[in-house]
Amino acid sequence: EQAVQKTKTKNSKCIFTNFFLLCLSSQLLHKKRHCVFHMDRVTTNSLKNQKYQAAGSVNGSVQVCENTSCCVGYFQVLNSQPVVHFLACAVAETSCPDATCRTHTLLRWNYTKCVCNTDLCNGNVTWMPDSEPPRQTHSHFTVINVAVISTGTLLVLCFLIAVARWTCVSKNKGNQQVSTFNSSPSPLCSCQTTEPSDVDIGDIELQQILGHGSFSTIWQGKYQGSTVAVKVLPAAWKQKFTAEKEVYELPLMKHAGILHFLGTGRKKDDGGWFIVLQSAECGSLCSFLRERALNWMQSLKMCRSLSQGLSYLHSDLHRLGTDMHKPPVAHRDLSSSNVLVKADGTCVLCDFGSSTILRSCSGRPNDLTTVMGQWQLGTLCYMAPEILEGAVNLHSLCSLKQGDIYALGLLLWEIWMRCSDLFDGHTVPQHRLPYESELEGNVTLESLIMYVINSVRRPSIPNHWKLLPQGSALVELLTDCWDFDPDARLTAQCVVDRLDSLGSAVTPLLLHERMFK
Ligand SMILES: Nc1ncnc2c1ncn2[C@@H]1O[C@H](COP(=O)(O)OP(=O)(O)OP(=O)(O)O)[C@@H](O)[C@H]1O
Repeated sequence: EQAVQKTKTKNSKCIFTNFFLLCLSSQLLHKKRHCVFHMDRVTTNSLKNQKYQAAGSVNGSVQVCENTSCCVGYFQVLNSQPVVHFLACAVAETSCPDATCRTHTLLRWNYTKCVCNTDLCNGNVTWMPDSEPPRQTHSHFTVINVAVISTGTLLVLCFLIAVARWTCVSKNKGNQQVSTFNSSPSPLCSCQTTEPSDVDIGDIELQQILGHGSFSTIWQGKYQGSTVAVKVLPAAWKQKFTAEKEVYELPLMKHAGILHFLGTGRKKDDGGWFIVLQSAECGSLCSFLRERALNWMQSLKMCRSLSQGLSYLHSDLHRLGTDMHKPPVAHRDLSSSNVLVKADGTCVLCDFGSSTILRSCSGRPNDLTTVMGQWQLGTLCYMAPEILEGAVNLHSLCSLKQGDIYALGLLLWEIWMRCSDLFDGHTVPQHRLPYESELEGNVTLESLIMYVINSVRRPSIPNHWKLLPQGSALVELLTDCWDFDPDARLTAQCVVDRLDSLGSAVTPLLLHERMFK
């Protein structure tokens, strides 16, 4: 009888404890996230401060988050110690699976970033540099940190984290893996390449120069009866050549939005390297837009093909029934000079010399290959804010893809700024590169940091666009691509979907009626 009584008491205690934990957890579920709020002297005077202030109400050094359950911390590592740059709530919904603010990756200029999902967790950073044994360092906010949280609450938080891990579907999930053809159950090795396609320069008839890049000369040539483009690099640029060849030779790289690759070779006379490519009849997007304006349908065709090409490049594909695998690739140097226009008016991506491939083989699941090394690359005016300020994680393909989306937003803006239907009745402005007008031609790293980061400004969108049918959707698409917060940006596939829904709704007639009657 005593034993039965004991068990009963135990059970009722257990039920009570479970009930208590459940009540507490449901209370916590509705409680808003509290984060440490702090801006250093530099950030206080910038508009970044305003942006993070808007993420929730600030009371002293604590911020109550309005939109997210994530806290962020930016630190500069000085003498192996993280020094606070700023601490706040995350601006937009992001993924923050960790309960504590841990970071191990040093970004440019010794900055590092962490995100976490418990109250005041960003006040206490765990800095574990890759090369050093893990150790814990504390910022001066430790005092106001989780010391007040009881053991019971911690248990509930653990429970919540587990629940969050299972249920959280972040906006950026589409960034991770897109398997168009179907994925096989076990990850395939993505170190495969297609058959090497060596070409003898003697088989190509070089005809005329099509263009010059920073590293190469592009020739028009005849090869096996077809007109081709031949990209010739000096012998010293072997690394750049190998980087580009490696991307083109990945399996399943054939796509309408990616320049077709025909082969590579080495010149006998001066040891130079060459890549044989499909010829894009209308040249670069930059020169194309400089020379002509477009109607709405032409501009939409360009935007669609461009976004589809990028979505394909970013995707992770396994071809059903084969062991062919195309790993995700981040372009990292998108610009209107690195997008070409074909005779049918569609765009193709080219120049993969700065790209990063996410390899998954030989027991190293997430090995990023950037043949040109782990440094910041790209064309200045297309660099995302986090790249400009050196706060991008070069070891995260997701971060690199987000940089591509920022540049994609600028490219869409560049195309639409040459769309006559969007300026019906007015002269279409001349072609301008992003920020060229705003910075009056003085596009330098310093001026871009001031404009893009400190003033949080973007290329000017004509006011009347918002009044057009679908105009708000068009403006929203641009702003969602070049959002200051990388995690809040769209995925390339999402850009394609949004463009599809814009469709042909913006017709010249409708535009004219709406704008000028
Ligand atoms: N297949 C092609 N068909 C037509 N024109 C091309 C082709 N490939 C390149 N071009 C022209 O040559 C220019 C330079 O090409 P590309 O960007 O590949 O060279 P690069 O040396 O890598 O240049 P950078 O790194 O400075 O962008 C392009 O902007 C374009 O005008």
